[in-house]
Amino acid sequence: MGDGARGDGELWAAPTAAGPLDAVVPVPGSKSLTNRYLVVAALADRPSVLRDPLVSRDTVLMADALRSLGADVSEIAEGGHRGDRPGEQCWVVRPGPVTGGVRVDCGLAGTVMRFLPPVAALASSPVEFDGDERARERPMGAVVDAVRQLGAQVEDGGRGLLPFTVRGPQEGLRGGTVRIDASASSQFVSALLLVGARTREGLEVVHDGPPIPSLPHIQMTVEVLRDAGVVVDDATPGRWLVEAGEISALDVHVEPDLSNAGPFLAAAAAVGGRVRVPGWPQSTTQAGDVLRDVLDQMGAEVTLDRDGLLVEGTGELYGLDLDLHEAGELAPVITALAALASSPTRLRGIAHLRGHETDRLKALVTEVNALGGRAEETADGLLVHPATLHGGVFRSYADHRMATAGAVLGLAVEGVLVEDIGTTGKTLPDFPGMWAAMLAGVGA
Ligand SMILES: O=C(O)C1=C[C@@H](OP(=O)(O)O)[C@@H](O)[C@H](O)C1
Ligand SMILES: C=C(OP(=O)(O)O)C(=O)O
Repeated sequence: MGDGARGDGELWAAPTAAGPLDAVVPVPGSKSLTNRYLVVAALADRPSVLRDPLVSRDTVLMADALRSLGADVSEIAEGGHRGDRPGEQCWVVRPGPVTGGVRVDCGLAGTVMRFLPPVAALASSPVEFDGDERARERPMGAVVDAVRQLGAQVEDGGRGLLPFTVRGPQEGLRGGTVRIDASASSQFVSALLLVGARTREGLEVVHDGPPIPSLPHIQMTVEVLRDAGVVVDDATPGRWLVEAGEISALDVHVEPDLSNAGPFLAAAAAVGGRVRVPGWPQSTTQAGDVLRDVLDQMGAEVTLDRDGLLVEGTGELYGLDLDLHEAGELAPVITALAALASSPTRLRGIAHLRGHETDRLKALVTEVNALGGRAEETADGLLVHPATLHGGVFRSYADHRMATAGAVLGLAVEGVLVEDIGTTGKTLPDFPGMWAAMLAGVGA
C-alpha cells in the first residue's frame, strides 16, 4: 500500500493563523486531468507527453496499473529533457498492446477502479482488480454491468463490488450500445467513453436512471478525447456516442487541480488576508472552478487575472444555499467554511457523497459536531448552523478532503488535531509542507 492508504491514527496539530495570510500557493496538477490523460495516452497510437502531471497516490496507482497493462510510463521526456519550461516535470507515455494476466491495485482511487476495467476488457487474459478496504464498498455495479454488456466476463461473486476479475473477449471489443445507471457516479460514463474509440464499431453510452452527478467531469472526459482526435457526439443529454478510430498522441500541460486549491483559498476566506493560486485557467472543464463563485457568495473578494486567482478575506463569512450536484468534491472544504460562518448553510444534491472515499455526509456531520459545531444530514446533503467551535480531534476516515477540511477549521479554531494528515497524499504530494509554506511569515 502506498502513502495514505490507511488511517494511521497519528494526530497532526493543525496550525492556527496568527494573523492575516499573504501567500502565493502553486498547486500541483489536476488529478482528474492527469488520470484521463494517462489512460488516453496508454491507448493512443504514438507516445504522449504530459507536462506537470500530478504525482500523488491516485496518479501513481494509475501509472503503475497502465504499466502492468502494457504501456510504458516514464518520468524523463524523450531525448532526456525534463520539459520545455524550467522546473517542468514530464511523464512520457508509450502505448503498447493491452496485456492481461496482472493484478491492478486501485487503492482508493475512483478514477482507477472505474476507468480501468473497460481498458482491461481490451486484453484477452484476465485482469484482477482490488483496492483498499473502503474501495471494496464504493459503488462499482454499473462498471461491472457495462463491461459485461461489452462481451467481457466479470467474476465478482455476484456482488458488483471490488475485488473482481475481468476477462475480455478473445476477439476484442465490438462496441455497440451500453445502457447503465450512472446516478451513483459520473465516473461510470467517463470510463466507457475513454475506451469507446478502441471498439470495432464505436460505442453508444446511454444513461437510464436518476440524474448523473458531477457532469463537468464527463465534459472533461469528452474534451480530453477530442484533444486526442476522438469524435464524440454528446448533443443529446444522457447519451454519448464515441466513434471507433485511432486515438492521437497528446502533448499537454496539466492545469493545476482547482479542487485541491480549495483549502488554500478557503484559508484566506476563513482567517483574512490574501492567497493567490497561480496558473488558474481562464476556461476549464474542472468542476473546482465554481469555487470562485462560492467564495464570493460566502463573503470573500475573488479576482481572476493573468497572475492567477486571488482570494481576499473580508472579515465576513456568510453561509449559503448551494446545489453542489455538479461539484460534490468541494463539499468538505465548503462545509468547513460553513461551520465558521455567521449564517446557516444548506448543501443540496450530494447524496452520492455517501459513496466517496468515505460516507462524507456522515463523516462531516460527525467531525464538525465533535468540535462543537451544529451540522446535520439531510436526504441529499447537509445543513450547517452557526456555532462557536472548540478544539478536539478531527478524524479523516482515510479521506484526503476530510483531512484538508480539518486543516481549514484548525486555522480559525485553537487545538484542532487532524487524524492521519498523510491521507492527503491521495491527491497532494506534500499538503503539510504546502500548508506550512502558506503560513510562513504570518504574524511575524
Ligand atoms: O472523473 C473524475 O475525475 C471525478 C469525478 C467525480 O466523481 P463522482 O461523479 O463519483 O462524484 C469527482 O467527485 C471525483 O473526485 C473525480
Ligand atoms: C471523490 C473523489 O475521488 P475519487 O476520484 O476517488 O472518486 C475526490 O477526490 O473527492
